[in-house]
This record gives sequence, structure tokens and C-alpha cells, in this order.
Amino acid sequence: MSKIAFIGGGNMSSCIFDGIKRAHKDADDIYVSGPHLEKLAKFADKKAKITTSNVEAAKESDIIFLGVKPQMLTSVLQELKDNGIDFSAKILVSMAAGFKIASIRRLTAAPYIVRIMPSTPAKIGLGITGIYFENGIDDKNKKLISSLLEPLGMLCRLNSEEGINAIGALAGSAPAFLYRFFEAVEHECIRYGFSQSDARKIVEQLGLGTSSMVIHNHETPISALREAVTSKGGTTYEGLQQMTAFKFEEMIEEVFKACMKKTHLFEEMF
Ligand SMILES: NC(=O)C1=CN([C@@H]2O[C@H](COP(=O)(O)OP(=O)(O)OC[C@H]3O[C@@H](n4cnc5c(N)ncnc54)[C@H](O)[C@@H]3O)[C@@H](O)[C@H]2O)C=CC1
Ligand SMILES: O=C(O)[C@@H]1CCC=N1
Repeated sequence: MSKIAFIGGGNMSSCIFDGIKRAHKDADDIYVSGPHLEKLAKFADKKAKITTSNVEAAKESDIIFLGVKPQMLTSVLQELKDNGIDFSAKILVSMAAGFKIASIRRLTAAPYIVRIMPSTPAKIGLGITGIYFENGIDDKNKKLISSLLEPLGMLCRLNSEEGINAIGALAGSAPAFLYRFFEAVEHECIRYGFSQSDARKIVEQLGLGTSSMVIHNHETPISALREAVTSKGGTTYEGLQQMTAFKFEEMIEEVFKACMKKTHLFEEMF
């Protein structure tokens, strides 16, 4: 097994780390670095080598996952470069939104760079992870990196970095938008007299039942599933009319546009 490091031990690194540990029982000695050793204790409990030195983690590894926020990545890469890390035989795997391969290469001169875009449901093996391999990464390494990410759920191979940007919005950010919908329904449950605990259970079952209906009726257009709920002259129709009046589809379009705009702004900044 190649030696693996995570620079930054936050949410996403933790999801990927756990996935690797689930699927690759031989993946010992994974390095995780971050500024606060106490915050890395959960990795140490799972036999990771934890350190406050990004340089040490990078030096000791063949595959380096970059798990810091985009705003931190320039200084982290600069630090590695300034400390003499030789990237020529290493693979950098960046999960940062809006941080292009060209920018990573400018800072490191690394020849092998992969961009990935995970999502938090990866924590329970139900994520969607976008992956973009640049030319130059051989099939063996493509297979290896893919095998590290497959435990996270669906792996979506993309042909461009713009594809990574899109999947970042459509799959990376979208859980936040669905949570916002769930929060609003939970709020309505309470308005109509349900306890907080019952409201939560209703939202959980609503999400599970509805997405399961979509999955179990794979050949059926989602619009047909909606129509099956909407009795002619009935109550659902009135609710949907309100969604139309509030320009629901236009709102969703604007939501994703805003994500993409920020991603492109990041790309110009870094
Ligand atoms: N949270 C999400 O749903 C998704 C996040 N991403 C990307 O994943 C990356 C990480 O995001 P999260 O895990 O959500 O953030 P996070 O805030 O949970 O993790 C970032 C980690 O970096 C560490 N850190 C800060 N400065 C550092 C330094 N100088 N050296 C080493 N470590 C340092 C922090 O202590 C923290 O543990 C970001 O680039 C983000 O764009 C991508 C897709 C989805
Ligand atoms: O909010 C963000 O910037 C990251 C990228 C996709 C999901 N979370």
C-alpha cells in the first residue's frame, strides 16, 4: 500500500480517512497533520500518525490529500515547497473548491495532481465524489486513487476541472440546500403542534421515504412521482401553486449559479 498523508484533519479528511480504513485493512501509518494535535486525537485513535508538521507528513508519503480550506492552501503549499519537499514522485490529491491544478503546480511544480470533490454523506458511505485526473497519471495510479475513494459512495469521473466545479455545487453543496428544506419542514411541523422530537422523526422518514421512492422507481420520471401525489383539485396542487408563485425553479437555478460564481471567483483569487 502506498503511504498516504492528509494535510488538514477536518471534516472532509476525516470522511476520506474513515473510508480508506473501512476498505483497506492494510492502510496503516496514514499521516494526518494539522495545527492542533488535540484535534487530531480521533485519527490517532484509529492508528494514524498525527503531527503538527505538514512537512513531515508530506515528506513521508506518496499520496498527499490536501484537506485545508482553499484560503489556506497557498500558504500550506508554499510551506511544503520552501521546506524542500520534492513532489516529483508524489501524487497531490486536492479537495479544495475553486483551486485549479495550474495554481497548485505554480506553487509546487508537482507533476501529478488530482482534483476531487467529495460530499459529507461520504461519512456514511453515501456520498458523491467527483474526480478529475490530469493527463500524465498512469492507469495504475488512477485505479489506486479511485480505490481509496470508492468507499465514500458514488465516484463520478469528470473530464474537466469545470466538471469538478459543477459537481462541487450539485453534489458537494447541495446537501446544505436539502438540509435547509428539511429544517423548514421541521419548523412547520412544530408550527402545527408536533413536538420537536416528533418533528425530527417526521423529517427523517420524509427524507428516507421520498428518496427511496425515487430510487425504487428508477425508470419513472421524478415529475410522474410528483404527479402521483397531486390529486386533481386537491390539497397538494394548492401547495405546488405556491412553489410556482415563489418561482421555485428559478430560485434553485440562482442557488447553483451563486455557488459557481463563488467557485470562479476563488479560481481568480488563487
Ligand atoms: N465540507 C464539505 O462539504 C466539502 C468540503 N470540500 C473542501 O474540503 C476542504 C476542507 O473542508 P472541510 O473539511 O469542510 O473544512 P474543515 O474546516 O473541517 O477542515 C480544515 C482543516 O484544516 C486544518 N488546518 C487549518 N490550517 C492548517 C494548516 N496550516 N496546516 C494544516 N492544517 C490546517 C484545520 O485545523 C481543519 O481541521 C476545503 O478545501 C473544501 O473546499 C470539498 C467538498 C465538500
Ligand atoms: O462550501 C464549500 O466551499 C465546500 C465546497 C462544496 C461543499 N462545501
